[in-house]
Amino acid sequence: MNAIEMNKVTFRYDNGIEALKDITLTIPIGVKVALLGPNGAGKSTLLHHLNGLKVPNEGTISILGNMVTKKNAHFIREQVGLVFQDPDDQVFSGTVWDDVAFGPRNLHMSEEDINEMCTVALGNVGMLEYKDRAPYHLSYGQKKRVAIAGILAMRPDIVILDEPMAFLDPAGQDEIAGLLQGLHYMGKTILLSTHDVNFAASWADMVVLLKDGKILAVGDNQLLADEKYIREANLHLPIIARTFKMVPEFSSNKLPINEQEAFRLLFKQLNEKDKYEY
Ligand SMILES: Nc1ncnc2c1ncn2[C@@H]1O[C@H](COP(=O)(O)OP(=O)(O)OP(=O)(O)O)[C@@H](O)[C@H]1O
Repeated sequence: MNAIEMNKVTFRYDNGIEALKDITLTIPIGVKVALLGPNGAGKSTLLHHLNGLKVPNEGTISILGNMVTKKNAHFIREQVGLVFQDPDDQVFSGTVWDDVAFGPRNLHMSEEDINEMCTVALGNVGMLEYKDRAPYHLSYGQKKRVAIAGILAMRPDIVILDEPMAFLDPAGQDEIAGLLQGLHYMGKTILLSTHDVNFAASWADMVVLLKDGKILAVGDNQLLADEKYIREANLHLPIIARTFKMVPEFSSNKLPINEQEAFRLLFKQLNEKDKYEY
């Protein structure tokens, strides 16, 4: 069984724009997936299909072995939590607490369970002390964290985030990255869209490149060092790959795409140099 299976999915908006064209994609359980592509590639449209918010015109989607249909939308939303790109589309209650409790209350959980889930979820995103505040008065980054807490409180197995780092300051981005790592250790499958190749290169196990509603390529994070695809997807190489490309000794090798890979490559190079000298 896989976390997500999309089979020949096509989706058209009412104005006739075909935003997804024949998408076939399999995402195994527990992986960290980054979806990248130019503006208008169809990333948000694709993510909105995964919790039944949008339904394909053609093709099928299954989540943890269950076909997504209008009838089982409730069940699918328990399995898949979707964090929208703009927290103002998601955070609307009078207090932070009520906002995070909204989902669990809809699932008719007991007050005791709701208390526990909201406390843990708000603690996870570092927002427990804001629980009585009005979301309206929070900063963008704080609202984003409340939106994530609202999803975590439902304890979904699959967490989908549409550009979770957008408009966050660097420290806020690091916090979200840490939170995502924590979710990964909890065994969740995570799929997010991003324009940040450096983050995707250091975080993702699996990279999906989308362009004009079609899948351009799927692979591990080393895909982000493939200049052909990078150019086609309007991206640029991760900064470490660009740096190593400038060094003649490394430029013809497989380029490292993150700090770990760079360290491994340098270490190997140093060892080989030692062998030669002694
Ligand atoms: N509500 C809508 N009605 C009609 N067309 C839409 C609608 N939302 C998106 N589109 C169109 O569908 C295509 C895919 O848009 P989508 O928002 O999914 O792209 P994206 O990859 O998420 O872009 P970005 O990186 O800018 O967020 C675009 O051509 C867009 O103009």
